[in-house]
Amino acid sequence: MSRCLVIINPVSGGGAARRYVMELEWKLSTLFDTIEVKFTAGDGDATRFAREATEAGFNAVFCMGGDGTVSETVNGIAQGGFNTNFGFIPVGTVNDMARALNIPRRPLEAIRALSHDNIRSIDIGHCNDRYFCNNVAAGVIPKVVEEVSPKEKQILGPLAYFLRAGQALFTTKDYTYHIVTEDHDFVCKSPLVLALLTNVVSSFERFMPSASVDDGYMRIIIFKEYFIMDILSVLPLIMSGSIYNSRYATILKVQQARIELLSDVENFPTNIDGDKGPCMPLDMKVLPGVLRVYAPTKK
Ligand SMILES: Nc1ncnc2c1ncn2[C@@H]1O[C@H](COP(=O)(O)OP(=O)(O)OP(=O)(O)O)[C@@H](O)[C@H]1O
Repeated sequence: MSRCLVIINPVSGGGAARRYVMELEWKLSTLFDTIEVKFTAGDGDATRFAREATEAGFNAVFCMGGDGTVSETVNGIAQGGFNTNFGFIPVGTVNDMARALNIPRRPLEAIRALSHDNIRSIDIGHCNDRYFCNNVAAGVIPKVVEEVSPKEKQILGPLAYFLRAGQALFTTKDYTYHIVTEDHDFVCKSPLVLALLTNVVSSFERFMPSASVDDGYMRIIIFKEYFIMDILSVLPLIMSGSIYNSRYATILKVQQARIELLSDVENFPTNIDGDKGPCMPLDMKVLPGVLRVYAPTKK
């Protein structure tokens, strides 16, 4: 008998998830014998629900929410040993994972597209004691993300992040890092270092066109000291997918990395899949193809 769990974040995307519960349940009833539905009440619930279901042998765990809910659910599945399939319906503000996996960003379309024929294996990252499916950031972006309120997201959508980023440009500074990978060992200064598993960051779908969710690598993107000053030149490069080829960033394609902060900063901001991240140093590695996801096969 096949079983699946559905985890709903009732506040994601300004409460959008509630509207699609019936449709999702109906669709899943055509794919599984039994369906259990759980609503999150706050931080950590999605992880706990997903871990318990994975350990209990559920065939699949689905979630409906934004990137935060997706990441929390993936952490639960990872803690349970990755022994279940994963699916999600994007109803958040940015929905980077849906963009990276070509999952429709209209919830009803994403629900209709769920099929046992559309499952693929993707890489997951491990950072200190957590897992990530898209990125870990240190520097400017974490500060910006932390400062965006749910109300701003609801009203402005992804624009809320851009407006905050604009403010951050005037307050940010460079930090000194020691970066060690399987192929590199160096010290550098940067306002922003990103570890990225997919091609998408903050809704920029062409950010890293050479990256894919299942290539077994992450990209470490070290923005150069002057990129903030030249932001008007940098933005078109980010939007057109050519930042990797520019003088504004150094890009390393690696399977593991240790990023240590040499600057003396208290409460240094890091971010993991859009949520508050771990303390420095960051010890990261790619776990290739460990998560089976309901998503259209590669284009
Ligand atoms: N019932 C709840 N009430 C309030 N907060 C909740 C509840 N359930 C989960 N959360 C919180 O919601 C956050 C995750 O939200 P999520 O990222 O999925 O949606 P979003 O913020 O609308 O989307 P995006 O990340 O794309 O901006 C987590 O921080 C979690 O603690």
